[in-house]
Amino acid sequence: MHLNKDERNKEQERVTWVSQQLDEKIQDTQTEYQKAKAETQRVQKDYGTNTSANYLEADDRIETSADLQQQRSLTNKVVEDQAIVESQLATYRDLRQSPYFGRIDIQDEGFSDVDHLYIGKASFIDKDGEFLIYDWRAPISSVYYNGTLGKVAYDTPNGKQNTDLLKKRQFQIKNGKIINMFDTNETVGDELLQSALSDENNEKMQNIVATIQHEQNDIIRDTNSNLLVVQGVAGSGKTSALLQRIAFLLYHSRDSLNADQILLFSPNLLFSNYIKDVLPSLGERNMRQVTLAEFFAHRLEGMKVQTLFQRYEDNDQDLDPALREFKNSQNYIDQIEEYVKQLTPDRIKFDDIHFNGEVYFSKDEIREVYAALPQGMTSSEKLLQTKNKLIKRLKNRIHDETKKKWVADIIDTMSDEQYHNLLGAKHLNDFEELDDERDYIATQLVKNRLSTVYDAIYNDEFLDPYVQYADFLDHVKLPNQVDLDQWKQNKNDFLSHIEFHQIGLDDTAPLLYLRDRFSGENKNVNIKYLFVDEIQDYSIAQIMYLKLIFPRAKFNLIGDSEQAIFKDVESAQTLLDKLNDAIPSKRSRLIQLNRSYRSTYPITSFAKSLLPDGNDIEAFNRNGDKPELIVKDSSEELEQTLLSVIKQQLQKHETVAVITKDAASAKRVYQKVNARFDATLLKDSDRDMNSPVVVLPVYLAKGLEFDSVVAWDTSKRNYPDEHSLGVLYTILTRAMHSLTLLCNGEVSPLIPKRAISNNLIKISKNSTAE
Ligand SMILES: Nc1ncnc2c1ncn2[C@@H]1O[C@H](COP(=O)(O)OP(=O)(O)OP(=O)(O)O)[C@@H](O)[C@H]1O
Repeated sequence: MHLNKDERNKEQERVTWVSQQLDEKIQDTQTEYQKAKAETQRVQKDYGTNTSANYLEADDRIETSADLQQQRSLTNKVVEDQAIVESQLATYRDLRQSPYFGRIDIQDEGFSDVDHLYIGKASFIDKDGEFLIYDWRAPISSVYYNGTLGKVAYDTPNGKQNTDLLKKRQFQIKNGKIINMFDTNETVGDELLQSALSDENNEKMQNIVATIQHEQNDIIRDTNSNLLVVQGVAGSGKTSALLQRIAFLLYHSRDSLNADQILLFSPNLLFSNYIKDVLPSLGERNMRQVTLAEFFAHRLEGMKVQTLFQRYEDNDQDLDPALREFKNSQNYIDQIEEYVKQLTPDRIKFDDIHFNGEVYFSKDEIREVYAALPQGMTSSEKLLQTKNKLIKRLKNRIHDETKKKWVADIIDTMSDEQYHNLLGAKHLNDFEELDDERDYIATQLVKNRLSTVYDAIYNDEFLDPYVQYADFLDHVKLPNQVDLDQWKQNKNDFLSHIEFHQIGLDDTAPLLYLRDRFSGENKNVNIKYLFVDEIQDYSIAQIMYLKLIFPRAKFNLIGDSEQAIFKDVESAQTLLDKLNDAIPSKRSRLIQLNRSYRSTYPITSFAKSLLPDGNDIEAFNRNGDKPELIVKDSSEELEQTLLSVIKQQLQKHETVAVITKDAASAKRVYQKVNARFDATLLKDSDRDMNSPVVVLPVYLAKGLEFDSVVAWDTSKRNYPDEHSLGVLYTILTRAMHSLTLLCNGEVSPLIPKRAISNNLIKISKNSTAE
């Protein structure tokens, strides 16, 4: 409902008044900031002069280090104070542009007053302690997002408070001026959403704080679940809700949670970059982000781990799908779990530890130490004890080692500098006899050299996880569907890849699971919330590994089962059931989002017609042109058409993305396009898209959106059957305002006849688009 002029004037007066209060606050904060900055500079300067203290004498050094510690913590504190004031200043400046977007009038049960509360990106309190603006994450603000008018409740420190929601008003305010305002009964009226969604693509994802929808709000404000699974159709705001949720959690648990304790697995580097401004725009620090490829590479240092993209590109046709499915399944990891539990010392693949080219601790010695430990211990306890015992033995052997010839040889040929380095803080006159001095040097030398043995023990180098995993492969109980010969061949492939320090993706998580489950090591207990976006691209085995090594994290798994591009599409319920079995959690919850916001109504209507369950998808009502399918009979003609489509689209939109099925076609298309336009071919190492035209394979477009999308060659050849449904659907749903499908020859059967008969798509047979 649009409001009368009087009402609008009153609201504008309030905005102006709040803006004045903000101006004052900004001035005060600026002064405070200058002071904080001066203080930091003063301390840093002092710190600089104080620490140039005398380093020559050992005693001084100890004193200096205590001083240093004190200075350092003082510096940290002033730097932190300065950063806090700086971020407050940024918040007030931000609010000054647009102080709030919502108002609620509520009357609490048992009270006669009606409160008018205004809701914005952050709280703002005046000098008398009155809330002029409530942070969108404050408990009371939930009423704005959740409730329709009438009786509702919100959380307070004393429990639930019932209230009567009398009015809900929305604003668009720019530079202190109300542009638009209206009252509504809905969560956030369509009008505001329309306006937010009609904008052309911003290079970076925007926050959606002013227009969060009811069901998105459930995701954002969930504080109860240990396993939260979000299944949402393409463009339903899953990633947006995920980021808003992180901002919410940081606010809600600000005393016990910081951004470093939240980790997000993102699909690719372009995506990481695309979303990186959302949290800062909400006044929060970014969570940590990692891609699966980066994560595995880090966990298996020295190995070339096949990435999801490489596996997709290689698409080894010979590999039995049943075998792959098995290796990615819970059954497989459960068998590893059993294998580890039953691993007797004689079957553990120990390795010798070498020193100076000779065996220093033999595998038999290590095995003996391990085997002598009490039966009741877990493998990780035994491993720890074994390491402790080996380190003890190592220390005991230092003395013997000093008598060896190699030590004498080195000392004799040592330069003065090396000698003095080993002498360290000792003085020559600290020794009574010359021999004492030489013994000291020999001990230091041996200790230094033996650090390689120490490291080998510390880093479990006496265990060979690859050979152990190969042994496991020999003991697996194969499901009926998997062929034994294929399995043996697959094991040989694994071993020959290892020779070249390569490992396939299907073996990576299971191998890591075996290694880390056995050792109990490499866990990260610091992470409290783990988010995985595009969960449909992960295997159950990978999720089980994540659960093993992030034991304290609450899992938030977000995705769209229809956008599975690396395997066949599976239903949301199947995925949830699998997850519940694989990582049972006390409080698990599934939230589904069915409304799609990204694309225009015609685009979503067409895209959903490809899916068997497409009717569940609700298209947001935003106007636009019908998608167009242009069919040509040769690749030359198709390339020509592509150029004219791009030209046409650039007149209407700032960005055009040509999305292909794989990297090879992206490269070919790019060569044609680049001759005429300022274009970029995107690769998986890219973080930015710097040109108006981009050409990219589907997996790099994951999670992203573009004003205009051209789907390259949607022919039967490229998309022959339902195995490529996820790929084609993902491509089509990247489009915000315009979608063109180009096809050479027979059209993919995935584009259903009914889309054509129901007129969901415009077909141009042999015309060019120009
Ligand atoms: N409540 C909202 N208010 C305004 N814009 C929204 C809202 N929800 C989603 N959007 C917009 O819709 C688009 C799609 O959102 P987002 O990328 O979060 O969806 P998604 O479900 O993660 O998509 P996909 O799985 O297809 O990658 C974005 O432009 C986002 O800003």
